[in-house]
Amino acid sequence: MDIVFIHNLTIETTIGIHDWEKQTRRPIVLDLEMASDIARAAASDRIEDALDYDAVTQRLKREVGENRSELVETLAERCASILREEFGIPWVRLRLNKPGAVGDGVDVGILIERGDRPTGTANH
Ligand SMILES: Nc1nc2c(c(=O)[nH]1)N=C([C@H](O)[C@@H](O)CO)CN2
Repeated sequence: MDIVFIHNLTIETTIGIHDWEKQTRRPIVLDLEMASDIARAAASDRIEDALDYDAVTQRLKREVGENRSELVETLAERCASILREEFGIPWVRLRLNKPGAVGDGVDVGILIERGDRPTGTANH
């Protein structure tokens, strides 16, 4: 099993526990590793046989950009559920960074894995 990745996907959203955070938008940054057997796509050279990272990107931009949350945990779980339920991805590692949340230049957030990591998945 192979990995399709999307790194540094920056999306503006409304996220936070404080009232002032609920009045503004700020960027969050997603790093995704998604298990995908690329053999069929590599053999056919057809996007229909691939995990289309553009489709994943557009879907997450819509979900994150059009909704609000308080905790990074909530948003991370929602994104992981979309990947597994709508795109049929068996395993995903998702890092959600809320840059600057505790101070300039400091990264904070959450790293979750969902699903059963298939054996032989490329280390990443
Ligand atoms: N585990 C978490 N801790 C905190 C979160 C969060 O989403 N998960 N959020 C905040 C505030 O919104 C902070 O980001 C801004 O002051 C604090 N702790």
